[in-house]
Amino acid sequence: MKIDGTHYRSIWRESDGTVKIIDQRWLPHELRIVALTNRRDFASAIRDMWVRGAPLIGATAAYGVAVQMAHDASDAALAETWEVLHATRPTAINLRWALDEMTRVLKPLPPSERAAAAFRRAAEICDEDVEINRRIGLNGLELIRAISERKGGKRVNVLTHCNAGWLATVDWGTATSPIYHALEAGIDVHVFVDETRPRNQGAQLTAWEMNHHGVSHDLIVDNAGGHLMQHGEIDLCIVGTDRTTAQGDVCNKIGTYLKALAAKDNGVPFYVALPSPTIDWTVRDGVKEIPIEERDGGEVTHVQGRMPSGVVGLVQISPDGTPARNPAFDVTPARLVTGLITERGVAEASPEGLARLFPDRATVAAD
Ligand SMILES: CSC[C@@H](O)[C@@H](O)C(=O)COP(=O)(O)O
Repeated sequence: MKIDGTHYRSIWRESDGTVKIIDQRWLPHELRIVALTNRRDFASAIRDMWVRGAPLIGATAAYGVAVQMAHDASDAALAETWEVLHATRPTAINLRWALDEMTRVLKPLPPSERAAAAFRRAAEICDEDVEINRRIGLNGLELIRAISERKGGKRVNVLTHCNAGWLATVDWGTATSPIYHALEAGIDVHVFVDETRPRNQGAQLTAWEMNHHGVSHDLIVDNAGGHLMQHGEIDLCIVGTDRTTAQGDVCNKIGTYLKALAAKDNGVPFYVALPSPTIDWTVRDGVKEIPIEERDGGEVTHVQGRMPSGVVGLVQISPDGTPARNPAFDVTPARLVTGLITERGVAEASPEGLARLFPDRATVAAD
C-alpha cells in the first residue's frame, strides 16, 4: 500500500533488525512510525491498539515472540510470552493462531536456534498474509465485476464497516482488497465508509486509506446504512471478521450485525472477507461461545479528533460521569451472510460451504 507514493506494510523489520509499525492511534492526522523493542512494547501495541485488525494483531504477536526469543529463548520465556500476548485482546482468533504457530515451530528447537527461527517464521506469516489478502481480493473482484456488468458498467456501491483495510492486515486488507483490485481492473467502484463508533476506525483509517489509494468514497454515520440500502444506493456490503466459526457465524466490529440485518431486509448481498487463520474451527455457536471484548466506557463518552489548533486530542460528548457500556464486537449469524470471501474462493456461510473449501482443516465442522 502506498502512502504519498511510498510503499509501506503495516509492520516490517528493518535491515538492522528493528521491528517497526505504523502507530494507528494518530491516524489520519499524523503518520507516526514506532519501533517495538521488547515484549512489553508488543503487548501495549496490541492491547492499546497502536496496531489493530485481526490479521495484523496476529503478525504483531509473531514478531513479539521473535523479539522476546532474542532476549531470552528459554522454554519458560516462550510459554510466558504466549500468555502475556494472548491476554492483550480476547476476540481476534488470529492472535491465538499466530502464538500457537510460533510455539509449534520453536518448541522443538534448542534455545540457541529459536530467535533466528522465530524471526524467519514471523516474516513468513507476514508474507503469507499479504498473499492471502491478494487472493481474497481477486476472488472478491469477481463479485464486484459481476455487479458492474449487470449494471452495464454503472458505478458499483460497496458499504464497509470498521477498517478491514491494509492497516488491519500486513498489506491489501481483506474487505478492501476486492475494492482495490476492482479499481485496478478499471471498474467504477464507490465505497460508503461507516464511521464505526466508538473508535471511528472507518472515519479515521478506512477513509484515510481510500483517500491515499484514490478510491471514490463517502463517509457516513453508522446509522445511515439502512437508509441507503432502502433507497437502492448500496449494491453489496463487504466487511471483515475477527473470528469466523465452523458454522459460518462471523464476529466483527460492533454494528456489523445491524448492517447484516438491514442488508437481509433489503436484499443487499452481505459478504465477509476473511483469511483462513480467522476461522476458529473449535467454535460452533458464535453468539454463545466467542468472547466479546468489553472496552473502556471512555471510548463512548469521548471522541478523539484534531482540534482547530491542530492538536490531536479527546473531547467529551456526554454529561460528566455518564456510565457507558462498550462491547467492541458482535456476532452476525451465518443465516445473514451471503458468502465468505476467502483465499481459496467464495464459500457459502455454512459448515458444508467452509468444509468444501477447507477439507484439510474442517474437522470440527464435519462431526
Ligand atoms: C481484516 S480486519 C477484520 C477485523 O479485525 C476488523 O473488521 C475489525 O473489526 C477490527 O477491529 P479493531 O477493534 O479495530 O481491531
